[in-house]
Amino acid sequence: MDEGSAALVAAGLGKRYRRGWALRGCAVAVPRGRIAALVGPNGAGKSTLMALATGLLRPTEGTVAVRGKPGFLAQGKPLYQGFTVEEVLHAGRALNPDWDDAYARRLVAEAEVPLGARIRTLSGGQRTRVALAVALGRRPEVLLLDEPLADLDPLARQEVMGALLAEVAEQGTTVLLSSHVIADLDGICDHLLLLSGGRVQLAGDVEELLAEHRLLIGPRELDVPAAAVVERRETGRQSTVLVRGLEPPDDAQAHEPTLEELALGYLRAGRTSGREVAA
Ligand SMILES: Nc1ncnc2c1ncn2[C@@H]1O[C@H](COP(=O)(O)OP(=O)(O)OP(=O)(O)O)[C@@H](O)[C@H]1O
Repeated sequence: MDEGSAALVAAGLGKRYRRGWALRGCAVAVPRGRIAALVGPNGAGKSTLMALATGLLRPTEGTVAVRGKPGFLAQGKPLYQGFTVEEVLHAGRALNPDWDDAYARRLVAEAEVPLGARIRTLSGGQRTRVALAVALGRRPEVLLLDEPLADLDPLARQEVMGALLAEVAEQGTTVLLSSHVIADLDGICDHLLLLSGGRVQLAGDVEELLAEHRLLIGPRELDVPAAAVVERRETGRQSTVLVRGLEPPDDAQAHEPTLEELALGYLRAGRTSGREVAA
C-alpha cells in the first residue's frame, strides 16, 4: 500500500483502557477517495479507532493521522432531541466557520424532512439523513461514520447509503464507514478494514481481496493445502473452505466469495484461533 496517497493512516496504533488493550499494533492506510468498510464483531475496537482518528481519544502507543478536513458522525447520531431541524442547521452554521449552508439545506430537502420538525419526532432514517447533512455541511474531505445504519430498516438503509454515495462520489470524499450488516456494504465499499480482538485481521482493496479468494464446496475429505486455508467448516458430508491464492481442486465447486462470506470467514477464523488481544 502506498501510504503517501492515503487519507487515513495509522502505524503501530494502540489504545489501552483500564481493563486492557482495545486496539493494538494497528497499521491502517485508507487510500484517498475510497469508501472503506470498517467491519468487526462487538468490542473489536471500531469505535475506538474512529475516536482515535478524530482526536477524541489519544493513542496509548503509535500514531494515527487524517490527511484532509475531517468530518465525524458518532455512533447514535448525537443530535439535540429538542431542537428543530432548522435549529440543528443553525447550530451547524454557528459552530463551523466553513459551513456550507446551501449544501446542508439541499441534503435535508432531498431527504424530505420538514425544517420545523423536532429531532425526537423524526424516524430513524430521517434523523440519520439530518445527521449526515450536518456532517457533510462542513464539506469534509475525510468522513468517518460510526454505524450510521444501525436502527434503520432495510429500505431506509438503502436510501441513506444511496444519498451518501451520490454525495461522496461527486465530492471525492474519503469515507470510513463501520457497520455490523456486512451485506449492506457489498457493492458500495471498495476498501475493507477488518478488525477483530483489537487487531487488523484483513485490509485492502475489496476487488483484489475477492479475486484472491475462493469459497470451495466439496466432499468432507476435500484435500486443500493448509497454508491456503482461511477457514474450514464441515457440515454433514460436505466441506466449505475459504481459501486464498489457490487454484481450486477438481473435486470442489468454487466461487468468488461475496464481501460478507469473505469477512465472516476471517472473523470466524479469528475467533477460533484465539488471536484476541490479552486484556
Ligand atoms: N471508555 C472505555 N473504557 C473502558 N473500556 C472501553 C471503553 N470504550 C471501549 N472499551 C472497550 O474496548 C474494546 C473495544 O470497544 P469499541 O467500542 O471500540 O468496539 P466496537 O468494535 O466499536 O464495538 P461495537 O461493535 O460493540 O460498537 C471493548 O472491549 C470495550 O469494552
